Formats: sequence, C-alpha cells, structure tokens
Amino acid sequence: TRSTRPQRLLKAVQKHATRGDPQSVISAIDHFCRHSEWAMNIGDEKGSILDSVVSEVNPEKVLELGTYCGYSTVRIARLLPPGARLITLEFNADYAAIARQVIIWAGLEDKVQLVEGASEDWIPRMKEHFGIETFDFVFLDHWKDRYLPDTKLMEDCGLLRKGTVLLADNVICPGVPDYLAYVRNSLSYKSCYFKSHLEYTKAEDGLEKSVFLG
Ligand SMILES: CCCNc1ncnc2c1ncn2[C@@H]1O[C@H](/C=C/CNC(=O)c2cc(-c3ccc(F)cc3)cc(O)c2O)[C@H](C)[C@H]1O
Ligand SMILES: [Mg+2]
Repeated sequence: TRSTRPQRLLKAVQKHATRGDPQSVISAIDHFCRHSEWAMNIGDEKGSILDSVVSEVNPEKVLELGTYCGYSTVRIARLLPPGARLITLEFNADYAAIARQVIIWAGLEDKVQLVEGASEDWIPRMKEHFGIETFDFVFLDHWKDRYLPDTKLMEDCGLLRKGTVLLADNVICPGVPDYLAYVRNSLSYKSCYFKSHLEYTKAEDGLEKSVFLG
C-alpha cells in the first residue's frame, strides 16, 4: 500500500540529514515540507521564535503535547542543557513510531522521552510515573480543542510553578479561541503574542507565550 506522508518525511530525513546532526534533520524536514509535501510541523519561521523562547527559559523539565513527526521535539531538545529532559506525548502509534526514528536520527534520544498515549491520561501521572514535580516549559501543539482542558488539568495536577512558560502554536491558524481568551484574561498568566506565519505559507499565524504566575 502507498506510504504515508510521515513515512515519506522520515525517508527524506534519512536520505538528506546527517545522523547525530539535529540542524540537518530540521533543514531536511523544512526542505521536504517546502518543496515536496506540506506537513503541519511548526516550521522554520515560527521555529526560530520557539528556539528563542526555549533559549531564554533554558528549561530543565520540558513537556510537549503532540509530537507528530518530532520536528519541534528536535528543535527543543537540541537546545537543552546536559541533564535536561523533554517528555513528549503522542497518542497515535504510527506518528510515535516515525517521531522515534526522527529523534534517533538527530541523536537526541538521551534527552527525549516519547510517551505513546493521550495527554489527559498521562498529565495526571507525571509525578508518580516520571518523578516530575513541575515543568519549566510546556509546548502545546496537539488538537486545538485540547489546549484549554489540558492547561487546566496541568494546573489542577500542580505541574505548573511560578514562572512556568507555556508556548502555544497555531493561536491564529487553525486558532485556539477558548485557550487564548483564558490565558489572556486569567490573573494567573502573563501572556503575549508572537506574530508570524503558518508554516511554509504566507498565511498569518502566531505563538502565544504565557507565564504562569502561581
Ligand atoms: C483527545 C486527545 C488529546 N490528547 C492528545 N494526546 C497526545 N497526542 C495528541 C493528543 N491530541 C492530538 N495528539 C497528537 O498531536 C498531533 C496533533 C496535532 C494537531 N495540529 C494541527 O491540527 C495543526 C494544523 C495546522 C493546519 C493549519 C492550516 C491548515 F489549512 C491545515 C492544518 C497547522 C498546525 O501547526 C497544527 O499543529 C498528532 C497529529 C496527534 O496524534
Ligand atoms: Mg502546530
């Protein structure tokens, strides 16, 4: 049967990127998505904003909601200091399998724990299963109608501390209106918008950075 787009994306990484070189993996995926087949990776333009926020936070403990093919996983993990850990949740087994290979090709498997499962099942288990007290940085890029419920779940599970940074993709396109209204109106967050473009296109999109105030 015909291969899937994520399978073709992985093939492009294995063909054009250098094993152990995260930047070449990022470039191979961006080239594939620009010149072969569009895919919903954060991309290079919004990815540079992600890079700058990760570098500013310099997190020890990172949570990513929605791994997909592992593009943003590689972008984040390549910037983490030694000993820092990224847990990424992906509930689709096929995507998880592709992402695992992309992360290994980048040589970042020691910094990344890819958990195959749903955010709502795993967020409540972060403490007892992974020994995580709180996260320093959370990247939200899964189903858009899940950003808000999962943020409230992280609050309720005590996984956010004073200063935890949430960074949300796609706040314009496809859009996350309920999440945006919440973080922008809640007294528990200081929120700001980074205007950019939908990956590999000229359409507007952007990232919302929200600092939990405790
Ligand atoms: C209920 C389970 C919740 N818990 C979950 N737990 C674990 N994993 C989860 C959960 N919910 C989802 N996932 C996984 O995360 C991924 C999902 C990613 C979703 N991303 C988009 O939909 C999007 C669309 C566009 C776009 C823009 C314009 C267009 F024209 C077309 C597309 C652009 C973008 O940048 C986008 O990120 C992956 C596919 C999916 O298996
Ligand atoms: Mg996205």
